Amino acid sequence: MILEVKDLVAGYEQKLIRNLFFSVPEPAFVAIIGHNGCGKSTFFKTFIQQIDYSGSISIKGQDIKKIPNPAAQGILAHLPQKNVVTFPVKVKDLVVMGAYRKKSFFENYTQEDYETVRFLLEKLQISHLAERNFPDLSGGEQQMVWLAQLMLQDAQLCLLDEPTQQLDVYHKKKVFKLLASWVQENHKTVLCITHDLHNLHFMPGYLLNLSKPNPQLEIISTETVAQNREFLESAPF
Ligand SMILES: Nc1ncnc2c1ncn2[C@@H]1O[C@H](COP(=O)(O)OP(=O)(O)OP(=O)(O)O)[C@@H](O)[C@H]1O
Repeated sequence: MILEVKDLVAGYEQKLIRNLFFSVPEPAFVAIIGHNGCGKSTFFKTFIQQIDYSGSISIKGQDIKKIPNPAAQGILAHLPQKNVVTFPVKVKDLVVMGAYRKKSFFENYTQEDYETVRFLLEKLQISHLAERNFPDLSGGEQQMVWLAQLMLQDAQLCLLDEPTQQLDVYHKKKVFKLLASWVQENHKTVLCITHDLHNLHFMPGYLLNLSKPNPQLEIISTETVAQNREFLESAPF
């Protein structure tokens, strides 16, 4: 199993995640959906030990609590919803930082690292942004840059918190296609929080609706997406 979540309970005064069980048998795309405030980001916080929880989360059979620094080992990468940079930095220099885990403390990024950056920016069709000052970019452009950095991290399991939130319809669709190829060609597992249900139809993978009383992995199909959309369009409480 690439990912096993067993009897997970987490939240604040109110437990938002209650007795969650699911397993992902092989590298896959999993859309995490649900109403605002249902606990999607909170669920991700359990993976990065930002919140107490009971139960267990295992990646390839190893309890995540027992893996020292899973990000540095290339096991886990997390792209949060808000990621603010206030200092001036060129896009290519921000993206190359995704390679940090392969470096020792004083080691500089190499020509080869920058070649990989060039390749990824091309893949994401944002090569024209390489020399731009990152804080000057639009919200959507910044989101594309963070995705490039995340891809450079090359982790087995990627947690993306609404990566397409600020993107226009063209770029939303493109990012979902890219995530599908990331899973199929690079054999990565992607958990992606999203409200873009209309882009899920063509995604091979699963969805997990955390608004449901007993959330289960459901195979993505036109029917399951429609059923979940209907569920979410009704009042949350
Ligand atoms: N540190 C905290 N202390 C107390 N309550 C919190 C804390 N962080 C989040 N919450 C609450 O927990 C609930 C779930 O928050 P969470 O961010 O997980 O929602 P979400 O499903 O990701 O929502 P959205 O779709 O709006 O991003 C919200 O009601 C939020 O106000």
